[in-house]
Amino acid sequence: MSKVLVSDPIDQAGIDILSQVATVDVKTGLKPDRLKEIIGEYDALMIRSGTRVTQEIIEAGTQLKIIGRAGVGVDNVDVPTATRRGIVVVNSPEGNTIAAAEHALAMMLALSRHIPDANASVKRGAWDRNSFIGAEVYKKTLGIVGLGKIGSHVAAVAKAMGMKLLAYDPFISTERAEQIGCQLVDLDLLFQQADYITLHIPKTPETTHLINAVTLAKMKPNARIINCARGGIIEETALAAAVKAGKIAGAALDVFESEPLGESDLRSLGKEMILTPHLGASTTEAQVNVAIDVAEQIRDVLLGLPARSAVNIPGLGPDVLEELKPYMQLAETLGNLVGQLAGGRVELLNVRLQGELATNKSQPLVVASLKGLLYQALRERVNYVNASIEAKERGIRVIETRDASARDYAGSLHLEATGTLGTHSVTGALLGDKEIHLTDVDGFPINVPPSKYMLFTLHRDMPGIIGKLGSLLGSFNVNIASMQVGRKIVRGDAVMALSIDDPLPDGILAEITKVPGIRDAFTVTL
Ligand SMILES: NC(=O)c1ccc[n+]([C@@H]2O[C@H](COP(=O)([O-])OP(=O)(O)OC[C@H]3O[C@@H](n4cnc5c(N)ncnc54)[C@H](O)[C@@H]3O)[C@@H](O)[C@H]2O)c1
Ligand SMILES: O=C(O)[C@H](O)COP(=O)(O)O
Repeated sequence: MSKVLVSDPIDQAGIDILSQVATVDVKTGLKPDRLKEIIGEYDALMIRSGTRVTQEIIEAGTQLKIIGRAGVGVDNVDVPTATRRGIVVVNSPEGNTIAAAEHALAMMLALSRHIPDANASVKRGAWDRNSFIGAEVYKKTLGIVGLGKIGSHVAAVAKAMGMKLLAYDPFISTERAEQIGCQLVDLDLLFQQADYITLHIPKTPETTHLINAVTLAKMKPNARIINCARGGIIEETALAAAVKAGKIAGAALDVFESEPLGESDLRSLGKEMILTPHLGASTTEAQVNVAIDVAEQIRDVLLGLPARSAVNIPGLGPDVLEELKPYMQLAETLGNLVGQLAGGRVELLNVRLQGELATNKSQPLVVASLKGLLYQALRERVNYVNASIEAKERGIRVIETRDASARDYAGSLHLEATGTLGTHSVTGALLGDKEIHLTDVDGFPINVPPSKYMLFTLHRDMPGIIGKLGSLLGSFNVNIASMQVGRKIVRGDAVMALSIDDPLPDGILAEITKVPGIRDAFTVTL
C-alpha cells in the first residue's frame, strides 16, 4: 500500500480520501532535518504553506510521486527540482478564493474602522470613542493589483459597497477588466489615485518589493494598503517607516517576508497597522474545499491516473484532460513505436497534430509523444512532468506543426523521428473515439491496432514474400496473430505489420532480412 505524509494541518475530509488508497501519517511541525530523514518512506506529501519543500527534501524523497499543496501558492515548493525528478506538484487553484478575498475585504474595513484596537480597548475596560474615528469606503477609490480569481471577487464586493475600482494587471484585457467593473490603469496612476490598495498577485521576481520606499512615496497620505497575497511583495521596513511617518494612512498584512513573523518594526505600530498570521485561507469552508480537492488528486496519481491541477504539467487542466485522455494514450503509443523504429539516438521529433487535434489545447499531446519516445530509455522514470526536460537534456529537438485540413480521421497524430540510424514515421488515430489504430508507417497506409509485440518489414511487394516470412517465423515457433500489408503502388515498396503472440527470439531479425525482397525488419514491444 502507498504511504502519504501529511505535514501541515489538513481537514479530516482530505485524510479520509487519502486513507481509501494509502496509509496516511499526519506529522505536523516537523523540523526540516526530521522531514528529510523520513520523506524517503513516502509516495506522496501533502502540505500547506507551513512546510518548505526544498531541493534537499525532494532529493531525499526517492519514492515521491506527488506533492499536493492544499491551497494556491506553491512558492514553498521547489517546483523545478520536483519537475526534474518527475514528481507531480498539484494545488487547489480555487478552493480558497472566496476565503482569501473576504479576508482582504475584512482587513480593509477593519483598518478603516480600527476594529482590532477598538475591540482590544473595550476588553481592557475602556470606553474610548474619540480615538477610533474611522473612514468610509463608500465612494473611495480601490486600486486592485492583480485581477485574477481573488482580485475579481474583491472587485465584485467592493463595487457593491459603492467603491470606484482601478486595476493593474498586465495579463488581462481592458474588456475583461470592464466586465468586472474596473478601469485598467498603469501602476503609477493606481498608486497616485487609490485610497485603498489591495494586492492579489503572485510573488515573482517582478513583484518582489513592488511596494517600496519609491512607490510608497507616490501614494496619497490617506492611502491604506492591504496585502493578503504573499510576503515579500511589500518591503516591510519601508512600509513601517512610511506608516510611522504618516506618509500613508495605514496597512493590513496577512503575509510576511518571513513566516512566522519575527522581530519586526511592523509590530511596534498602533491602530494604523493590522497584522494577521496568514489567515486568508483559514475558513472551515476553504479548508474542506482544498483538502478534498488535493486529496482526490493525490489519490488519483497514486492509482496511476492523471491529476487535474498539476502546476508542472503545462496545459493539462481538467477540461483539457477529459477531452484529450484517449489521445494522450495514442500519443504515448506512437512515441514509443517511432522511437523503437528509429532505434539509436533520436535527435529530432516532428509532431504533426492533424484535423481536430490542430488546436492550441493539444499541446499536452507533444509531451505525451515525448514520454512514449523516451520510455525505452527511461522506463517508469519518465512521465508527463519530466518528459520535456529529459528530451531537452538528451538534445532531442521537437518541431510541432498543426494541420487542421487533414480529414481522413476526426483527429490524427503523425510522428517522425530522426536519429543516428535514420528517419521513421508513424501516424495514428482513434476509432470510435477510443480504439487506437496505426494508420500509416513510413508513409505506407495501414490500418491495424497496435499490440504488445509487433514486427514491421520494409520489402518489395512481390509474390511469395508473405509465405516465406510466415514459414520462417513458424520455424522459430513464432505465432502470428494478425498481418497487414500497406503499399502505395502494386509491386512497389511496401510495409508489413504483424502482431505476434510473443517477443521475437534473438537472431531472427537477421534471418528475416536475408529473405529476398525484404530490405529491413524491426521488432517492437509496446
Ligand atoms: N493569504 C492567503 O492565505 C492566501 C490565500 C489564497 C491565495 N493567496 C495568494 O493570493 C494571490 C492571488 O491568488 P489568485 O488565486 O487570485 O491567483 P490568480 O492566478 O487567479 O491571479 C493572479 C493575478 O495576478 C496577475 N499578475 C501576475 N503578475 C502580475 C504583475 N507583475 N502585476 C500585476 N498583476 C500580475 C495575473 O495576471 C493574475 O490575473 C497569490 O499570491 C496567492 O498565493 C493568499
Ligand atoms: O496560497 C494559499 O493557498 C494561501 O497562502 C493559504 O495558505 P495556508 O494553506 O497555509 O493557509
